[in-house]
Amino acid sequence: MEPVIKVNNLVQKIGRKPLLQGITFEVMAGECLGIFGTRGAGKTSLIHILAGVDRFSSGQITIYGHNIRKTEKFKRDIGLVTQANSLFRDMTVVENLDFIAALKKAPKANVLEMIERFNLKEFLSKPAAALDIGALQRLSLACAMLNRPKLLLVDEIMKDIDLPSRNLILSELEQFSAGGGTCVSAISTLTICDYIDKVAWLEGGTITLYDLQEAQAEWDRQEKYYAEQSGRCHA
Ligand SMILES: Nc1ncnc2c1ncn2[C@@H]1O[C@H](COP(=O)(O)OP(=O)(O)OP(=O)(O)O)[C@@H](O)[C@H]1O
Repeated sequence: MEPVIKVNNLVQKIGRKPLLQGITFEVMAGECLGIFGTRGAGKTSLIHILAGVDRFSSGQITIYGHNIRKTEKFKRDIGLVTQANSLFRDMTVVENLDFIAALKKAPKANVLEMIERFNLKEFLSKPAAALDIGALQRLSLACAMLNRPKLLLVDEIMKDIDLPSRNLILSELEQFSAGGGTCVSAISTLTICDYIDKVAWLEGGTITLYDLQEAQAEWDRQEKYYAEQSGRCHA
């Protein structure tokens, strides 16, 4: 089976500074890849590159067999949730859903379905800017899913949200994968990520691939190491 995403020797420079230094990975259909890294590691940049929003310095990326430098066709199959919210903040919840559905040529029935699934009924006439972060992220994912994408690219969707929103989003992402959907999700913690199959640990511009348990074990190891180091410093 061909991978949905193939990234080969991807380099991204910000000015002269290398941010991604030749990274290579693949994501198969139905798989969810977590891109893990600390602040400024380059997670958002990688998501934006995969979505075809940002250009990249060198390397090859194919999505559904399309070289993303040469065509925009792959964008029809993508749902994108950006970190700064992929929404019109001065428009109401229902205006966002209706307008984004129109852009994506999604039928009205999908709008009604997303309102139900993401528990948005009570907020329909509220401007997106007035929503709390949990409702805002539910709306962001609802809008990303309006076109029934095959590939979801999501940036830090779980950060700072309330428990019910977190559970709802987790369950949606799990159902998406179970239905054969492919996902790439930028994450800055390895605690709330049951929906992730493997982790691309982004550090110093390169990635190491782990399964989720290995990544969590590596995190624990590093945490212990730094705790011991700081203990020694205080001694
Ligand atoms: N267009 C740009 N112009 C200048 N600097 C940029 C640009 N895009 C990214 N950067 C820089 O590249 C680095 C990586 O940013 P990026 O947002 O991709 O990291 P991140 O891992 O998502 O971090 P965070 O967890 O803070 O969101 C940061 O230092 C950022 O300031």
